Parts: sequence; structure tokens; C-alpha cells
Amino acid sequence: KKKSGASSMEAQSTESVMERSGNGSTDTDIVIVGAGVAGAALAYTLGKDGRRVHVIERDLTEPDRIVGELLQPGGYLKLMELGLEDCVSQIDAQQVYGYALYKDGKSTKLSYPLEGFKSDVAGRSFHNGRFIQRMREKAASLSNVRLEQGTVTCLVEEKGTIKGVQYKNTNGQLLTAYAPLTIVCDGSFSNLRRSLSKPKVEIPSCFVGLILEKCELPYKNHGHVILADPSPILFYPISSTEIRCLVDVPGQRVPSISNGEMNHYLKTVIAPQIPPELHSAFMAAIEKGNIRTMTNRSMPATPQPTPGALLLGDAFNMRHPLTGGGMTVALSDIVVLRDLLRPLHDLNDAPALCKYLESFYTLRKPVASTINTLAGALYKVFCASPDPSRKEMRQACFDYLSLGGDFTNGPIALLSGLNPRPLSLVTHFFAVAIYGVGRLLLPFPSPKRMLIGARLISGASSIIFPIIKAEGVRDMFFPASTPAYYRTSVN
Ligand SMILES: Cc1cc2nc3c(=O)[nH]c(=O)nc-3n(C[C@H](O)[C@H](O)[C@H](O)COP(=O)(O)OP(=O)(O)OC[C@H]3O[C@@H](n4cnc5c(N)ncnc54)[C@H](O)[C@@H]3O)c2cc1C
Repeated sequence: KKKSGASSMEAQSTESVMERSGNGSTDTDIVIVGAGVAGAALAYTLGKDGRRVHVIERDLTEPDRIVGELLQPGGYLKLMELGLEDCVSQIDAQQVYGYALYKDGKSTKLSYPLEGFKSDVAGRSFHNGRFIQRMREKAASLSNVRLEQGTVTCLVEEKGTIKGVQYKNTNGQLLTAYAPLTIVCDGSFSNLRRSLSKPKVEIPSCFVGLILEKCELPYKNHGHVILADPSPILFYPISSTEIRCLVDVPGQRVPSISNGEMNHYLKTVIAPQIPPELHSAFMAAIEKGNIRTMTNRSMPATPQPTPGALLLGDAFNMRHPLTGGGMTVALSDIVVLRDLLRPLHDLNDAPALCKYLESFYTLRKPVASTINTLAGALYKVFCASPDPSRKEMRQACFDYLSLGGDFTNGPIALLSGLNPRPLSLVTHFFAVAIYGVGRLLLPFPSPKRMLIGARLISGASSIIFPIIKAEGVRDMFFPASTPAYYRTSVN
């Protein structure tokens, strides 16, 4: 099935080549590098808007990865806006209604605030490769989208303007694809982003991925987050029979799989912290041995507007995957970009287009920065620490989220991408800190508890403010004060 999907796409692309060979080589409006989550969704979106799109993807067979397996409800809404919601059907995707949070054997259920939305609006979890393959097929079904297997080696630049890309096709031929606009979506390991930005990539931790079988999650159709030591463990269903487990390992190195260190670590450090219902399936998954690892990268967007080109997806911006926000940001960015490009008939004036698209960086900010900041801050709060003030903050966060009402709904609406407002994020973050301090000081404050309280507030500030600073305070909180914000009205 895998192969036929890929070959039907290639057949489609060959047809398109023949169709166009008479018209010269610049019959493309937009070249897209990479057909992962961002590239495939973008290709369909721009193709549907009538653009002639040429997508070049390194490998058109179904990817098998441990990334991008839980789409938040906010991301599903974006998928609907793009007309791609059917890509989560027929892949045994599971609906997700919220999270269960575990700490020291206690658990609390945090439901997404889905009231008022259509009944199918919920999170979705699935095999990432199946989802991507559905989007690729949908993009390739448009006659003006050409999806080709090939590896892009570099961008083609002339006098500071990107004119297209150079790539190697499956026959090893070095070819050039020209277009007025090149959109680079080559993912987290992007080789091309350095030509278009000054990336500052951080690797706070790694995820170790396993698949649990023949077991039920304690909270059906929910993601599970265990506030473990040294850092969180996640579970969510990825099909009707499989549960993904992601174990966070702080730092850039994971225990070696080949010399058995990994099995030992999972059995002795992690297994005792797993909910009893999942314990035997977790041990069985270790024995089965299909253990995968992936570095967790974080990179604020650092736009460096370049005529003729744009970065999108993980090539442009990354955040810790703890909150499963990456695909939601990518899809939200695609909606912003689509709406900006829609009124333009001609993309050929590269400097003018570049200036016009500067507003993209501002318009995307409220959603992207909220999701990014939450991911970075929550990861730090959820990690175990010997520091008593950090311990208090972690406990306060668990208890605050368990309070119900707005205390639960506000943060979970941020996390789900249903209401990603920067101000709401800062408010709830400091409300957690103040809640923690209040508990320390009541009923009778002691000097030691006051000191811990003060350190809790300063610790909370030192977590969130640097992230906000990296995201850009002005764009995040006052987008309307940015000149580029208004540029869209020119059209
Ligand atoms: C461990 C982990 C877990 C995650 N879990 C979630 C989650 O649950 N929910 C969520 O929303 N996000 C999650 N994310 C983030 C999410 O996976 C990414 O945000 C998303 O995949 C970004 O899409 P993309 O298209 O930019 O990159 P990708 O989906 O990686 O696609 C990049 C594509 O470009 C192709 N490519 C690369 N180089 C070239 C080249 N030179 N020429 C041609 N093609 C090329 C690749 O083959 C690939 O198909 C997770 C990330 C990690 C690391």
C-alpha cells in the first residue's frame, strides 16, 4: 500500500512534467521544499487557490516516525479551514478529548473546552506517516500540483533574490526548479534554513519512543502526562490498538540502546513511575525492543526577509514537543500565509512581495508565540528539581490545574490551541505562581517559607520572561503597533 501511494504520486508528477514541457521551465508559481506536515498541507492549500505548485520531497514513501502524532483541537480547526480534515479519516486516528495529569500517584482530568464547537472538533492522534501520506495524496490529486521525489541541495540565488532550487531527482540527475516564490519546509533538521535566517537551535531534551499494545489507557481518548522524575512521560493512543509512550530524557544524550543502558534506564528509573494499568505493557514494549529516539529542538523564529523565499514549519520555528503544538503552529501559519497570498495575482515582483509578506511574521505571532511560550515554560515547570521553590511551583501547577472551572479551562484552552492568547498565558502562569506563594504563606508565614515564596516568583519570572523576549514582546503582545501589521490592507 505504501509503495502504491508513492508511485501514484510520481505517476501524477510525470504526467505534469509532460504536460508542461512545451511551456518552458518557469511555469511554476511556487516551489515547495519538503512534503511533510507543513509542505504537504501548503501544497494542497496553494494548489486549491489556483497556484501552479512544484513540491520536491526527499522521500515519498510513508514516513515512520515518532513525531507529530497528536494534533491539538486548535490544529484540527486549522485543518478544517484548509479543507484537509478528511486527512485524519481512514487512518484509524483516535479522537482526543483532553489530558490526564499524574503526580505522585494522584491524577486529574483536564478536558478540552469543546462546548460550542461542532461535534467532530477534538484532538486527533494517529500515525504521523499515515496523516502525511493522506495530505500528499490530496495535494497530488490537484492537476496544478506537481509532487516529485528529489533532494534539494541548495537555493538558487541571483543578486540577493532566491530564484528557485537545485535538486537531485531519483535518477541522480541534478536539476533546477525556478519559481517567483520558494517556500522551504524541510523540517527540524533543515539544511536550507541557514541561507534564510540565523537559527539559534537549542536541544533541551530527547524523547524516547515506545509503542504499548494490548492495554487500555486509564482515561480513554485522553493524552496522559506523568510528572515524573527527572522529567515528564507522555502516553496517547495512535491507533485503536496502539499507545505511544514518549519518555523525556533531559540533555542532548540518551542512554545507549545498543549496549543495554537504555533498557536498564527504562526498567529501573522510568517503569516504577508508570501508572500500574500500563506497567506490564510498558515492560513488554521494552522487551520487544522497538525503541526510537528523537532530539527535542527549540528554535524561536528569526525572520530575515529574503526576496523570493520563505521558511515555514519546523525549518522556521520549533518548540518543545511536550504540548504537541508543532503541527498546530505550522497549520496556523499556512492559514495566515494563504490569506496573505490570496489577493495577489502576480508573484513576480520579488522585493515588493518580500516587503508585503513581512506582515506574515507579525500576524502569526499571537498564536505561534503563545503555543511556543507555553511549551517552553511548561516543560521547565514539569521537570523535577531539587530546588524547593521549583518543587512548590510544580505542585502548585498540578493543584491549580485540578481546581476546575477557569483555572483548568484557561490553561487547557491555551494548550489545545483553541484560545491561544498571549495575555491569558501570562495571567495563568503568574496565577499559578501566586497560588503557590499563597499556599506557602497561609495560614502562618515563616521566614523560610517567605524566602521560598520569593524564589518561586523570581524562578517563575526567569522561566517565562526569557522565552517571551526570544519570541518578541512587541509582536506577541502589541502586534497592532508593528507597521507590517497594516501592510495587508494595501491589497
Ligand atoms: C519527538 C517529537 C514529537 C512531536 N510530537 C508532536 C505532536 O504530538 N503534535 C504536534 O503537533 N507536533 C509534534 N511535534 C512537532 C511536529 O512533528 C513538527 O512541528 C512537524 O512535523 C513540522 O512539520 P514540517 O513539515 O516542518 O517538518 P516535517 O514533517 O519533518 O517535514 C519535513 C519534510 O521535508 C523533507 N525534506 C527534508 N530535507 C529535504 C530536502 N533537502 N529536499 C527535499 N525534501 C526534504 C523530509 O523528508 C520531510 O518529509 C513533535 C516533534 C518531536 C521532535
